[in-house]
Amino acid sequence: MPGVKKPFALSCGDPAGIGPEIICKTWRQRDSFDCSPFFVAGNSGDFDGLYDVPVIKISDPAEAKDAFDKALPILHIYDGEIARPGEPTLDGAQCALHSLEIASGLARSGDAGAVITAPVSKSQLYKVGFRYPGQTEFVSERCGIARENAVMMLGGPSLRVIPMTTHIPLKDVPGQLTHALIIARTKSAAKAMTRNFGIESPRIAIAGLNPHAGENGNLGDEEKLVMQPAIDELLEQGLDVMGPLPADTMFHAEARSHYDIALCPYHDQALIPLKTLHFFDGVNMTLGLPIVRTSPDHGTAFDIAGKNVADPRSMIAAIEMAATAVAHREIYDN
Ligand SMILES: NC(=O)C1=CN([C@@H]2O[C@H](COP(=O)(O)OP(=O)(O)OC[C@H]3O[C@@H](n4cnc5c(N)ncnc54)[C@H](O)[C@@H]3O)[C@@H](O)[C@H]2O)C=CC1
Ligand SMILES: NCC(=O)COP(=O)(O)O
Repeated sequence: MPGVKKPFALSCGDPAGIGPEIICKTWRQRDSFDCSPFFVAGNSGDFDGLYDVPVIKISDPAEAKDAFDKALPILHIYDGEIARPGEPTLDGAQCALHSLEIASGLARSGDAGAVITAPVSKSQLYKVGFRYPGQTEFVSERCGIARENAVMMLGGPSLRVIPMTTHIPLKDVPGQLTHALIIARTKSAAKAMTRNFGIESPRIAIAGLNPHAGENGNLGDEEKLVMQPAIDELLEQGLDVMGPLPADTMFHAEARSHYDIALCPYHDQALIPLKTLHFFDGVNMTLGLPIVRTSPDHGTAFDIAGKNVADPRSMIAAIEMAATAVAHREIYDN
């Protein structure tokens, strides 16, 4: 129904990880930030009595809003064993996968305003038949978007990055860094900056692949042969793009003030600066989807699960970023 804001659906992530803990802590802190009401799709047993947070079982997402002030609403979608923190099991991985399916489905159907995915263990998911590099590709396929058009963006208050290639071996990166990929990722980034964040003319920086962006072809020639022609084409199309820039000198504070988002040829080039700056408040957002999907930028942290030391700020930031995107899309998409 237009004008009625829907609650956000949170998947529980691997229940033996810190997902349940950061979700409970986020609910407890709901009055300390502009918190959109949310519910969790999961096994209510994984949340019952956790950190003294009251839970309430709901049978429909529409019940979440009224319940949210009083208790953490749980859409109980999995009857399995109760997870033991730090001890991942196949049953827990099934629960995580089922939760991801239901929560993203509710965002697709419009019953939830966005999906926020708690961390999963990719290796655990692979053991129960998950055949995607990550949640990004799973959600995009469920949305009918080809995985090559789903774009992983990570962002925090002082930096946004896109790894142009994601979960692939480093040796495969040069082969996959094509003219078409650079054009597609940059255009997705430009559109997403406007659609999700209201930045009308986004400034985009592109990192080179090789040390010193190839040092004029002496340290690798992908910049000259592949990257520069793509960047020239993007400039001709009117995009505000700069690069290929040496990756080692483009992430200090003054350099970051010249762009709104940085695109990098491979995963760690983008995620190392992002997680250095924003490990505890960074967000992973999938661009190019009809729904809003965000996630904390950290993983399952099995090593600290159950010890009451997990920091919920990244989950809180994921909910805030989803709300920002929902609000901007109401303007941009209508
Ligand atoms: N969004 C997602 O679903 C993501 C999932 N992963 C998955 O997580 C699993 C573990 O990956 P790791 O590389 O060990 O990364 P990790 O982020 O789980 O842990 C790295 C270190 O940071 C600490 N840490 C992480 N989040 C924290 C928090 N909120 N508060 C306090 N300390 C925190 C952990 O205790 C650990 O020492 C892998 O299976 C990986 O696939 C990794 C990144 C994102
Ligand atoms: N390194 C980021 C990450 O692993 C998150 O991937 P995804 O599961 O959100 O696709």
